[in-house]
Amino acid sequence: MISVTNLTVYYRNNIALDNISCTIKDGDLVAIVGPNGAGKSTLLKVLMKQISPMTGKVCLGQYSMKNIAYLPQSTHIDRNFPITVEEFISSGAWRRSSFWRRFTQAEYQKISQALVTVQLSGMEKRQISELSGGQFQRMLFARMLIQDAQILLLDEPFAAIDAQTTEDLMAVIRDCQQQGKTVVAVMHDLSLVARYFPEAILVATELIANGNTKTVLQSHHLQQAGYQAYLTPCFEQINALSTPQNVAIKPQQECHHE
Ligand SMILES: Nc1ncnc2c1ncn2[C@@H]1O[C@H](COP(=O)(O)OP(=O)(O)OP(=O)(O)O)[C@@H](O)[C@H]1O
Repeated sequence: MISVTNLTVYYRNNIALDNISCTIKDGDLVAIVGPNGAGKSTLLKVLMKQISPMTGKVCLGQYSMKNIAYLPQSTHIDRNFPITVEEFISSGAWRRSSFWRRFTQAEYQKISQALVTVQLSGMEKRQISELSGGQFQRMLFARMLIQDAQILLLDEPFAAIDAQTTEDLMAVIRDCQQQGKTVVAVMHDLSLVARYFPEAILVATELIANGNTKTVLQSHHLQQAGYQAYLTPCFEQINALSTPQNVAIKPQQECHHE
């Protein structure tokens, strides 16, 4: 279990997270939600120890940092860097290999399998600068997959990508959870959260609510977090919009809230 206790984070004089406490059980699929500037990415960065809190602590339970894989926001990566898709994905295996050691056949097989999973087979020799936005995101997922990590932290994995890529990559996430991995994703699209994430953490510098998504996404919580009611439907409205007759998804892919 990941436990976050009394976490407070400042950037110089500005508070980003104020006394946050929550827990994430092993094997959970959790969305971190909240309006712009709420501290979602900061929380993720503290979980992966990229940022040190002013007070409070994070405990990874039975796991350590080497069990964490991180999928950054794609806008934080230089897409013009001269590197092939295969080379980029192989950087996910750096803990098992090193820059000067040749990759084993098993590593190449892992990369090849990851490319199949994200539907990028045949693109291994392409330069990353030649990929579309959706293909680039699929490649980031492939790099995350070959890390073989038990905890996956994803920062806005579906920002600015098309519906088909979102559905495909959401299926990859759900497969990871079914393999027993813990998945924590910063999400903006609350309808995706309602459909696919059984657990959620709602932050607005402070913790507003966490636990079962149906409870977390109640309208009074969303308003307390600073969402405009007319722009943000609550869980019941989202769920009504997401019934199979209105949305082209397979019913068995949805998560069923208690
Ligand atoms: N490197 C930084 N230096 C100073 N302030 C920062 C830094 N990074 C984030 N902040 C501030 O901390 C607060 C939380 O930022 P964070 O990126 O965690 O929010 P977020 O919820 O992920 O936002 P968004 O949804 O807009 O991406 C914001 O007010 C932001 O301006």
